Amino acid sequence: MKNRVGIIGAPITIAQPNYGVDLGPNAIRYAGLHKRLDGLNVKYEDYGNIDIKNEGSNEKDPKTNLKNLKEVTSGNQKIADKLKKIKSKGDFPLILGGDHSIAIGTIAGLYSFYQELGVIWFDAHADLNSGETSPSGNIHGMSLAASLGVGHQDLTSINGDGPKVKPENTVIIGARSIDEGERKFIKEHGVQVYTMHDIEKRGMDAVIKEAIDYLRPRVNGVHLSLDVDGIDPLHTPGTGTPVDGGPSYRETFHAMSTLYDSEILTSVEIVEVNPLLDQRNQTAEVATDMIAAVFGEKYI
Ligand SMILES: NC(=[NH2+])NCCC[C@H](N)C(=O)O
Ligand SMILES: [Mn+2]
Ligand SMILES: [Mn+2]
Repeated sequence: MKNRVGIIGAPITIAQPNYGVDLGPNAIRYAGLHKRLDGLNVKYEDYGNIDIKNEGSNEKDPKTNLKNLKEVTSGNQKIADKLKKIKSKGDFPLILGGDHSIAIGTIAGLYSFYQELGVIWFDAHADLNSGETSPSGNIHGMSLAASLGVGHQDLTSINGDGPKVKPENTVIIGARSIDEGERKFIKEHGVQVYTMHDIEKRGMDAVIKEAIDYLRPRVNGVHLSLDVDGIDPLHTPGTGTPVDGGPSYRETFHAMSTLYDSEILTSVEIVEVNPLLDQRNQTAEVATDMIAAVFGEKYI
């Protein structure tokens, strides 16, 4: 990566039901993020954490079936604005979450710079729900749909109305917990999904290379949205919605390392680290290892 990396903490926690995801950015810093980047000779500026008001409740609005819509919208508006600011300086954005709703803000901000943005969504979930389909009302399960222009207008109109990314420029990797409405969404919109079945059958190496080759000719930038629950919870127990049967640490590290080699990425975010659910900061340490891999750390 030739550009300076601009690090931003985006501590939204109220788009999911567990306290503590707002502590994720600092847990990743304490796990040694800066030292690792120093070791790779990556230049960076850490802009600290965005001031997010995490005042909300665990109640669904009966009209919309959404929890904390207003607060999640205003938090994401701030994230989009910050993204635009640091992109204007020429920085390569590295966003530390926060729950996965923050992708609405980051992708909306990136839209000002990439009208043909590619997205790699590494996740146990598809995050393709909306108020109509969500079993939980938690907006962190709706962020990819909102970025694709589907969902409540407050969420789809951050930094301009409508879709910020196209379904054909979107690849999900690691999915193994997909709701009924999300299945329909995938079929109807044609999002490229590599489930655990594909990874088991073909191997992570083939899957990540195919994803890179698929996106490269279509897009003018690629955003990696890495949900730590995408990784098997054996390695990342500190997260609110863990799902067994995910890619191992070493498969994930390999995928990140291959993404580095491809030079395809133009921004990275890592989300859903919850130190209050963790064991001795293990999840933040694994998250930091994966960030190091995506910025070029090698075994030798
Ligand atoms: N970003 C996440 N961890 N999302 C989990 C979503 C879980 C479930 N599909 C829901 O919509 O409620
Ligand atoms: Mn997610
Ligand atoms: Mn997830």
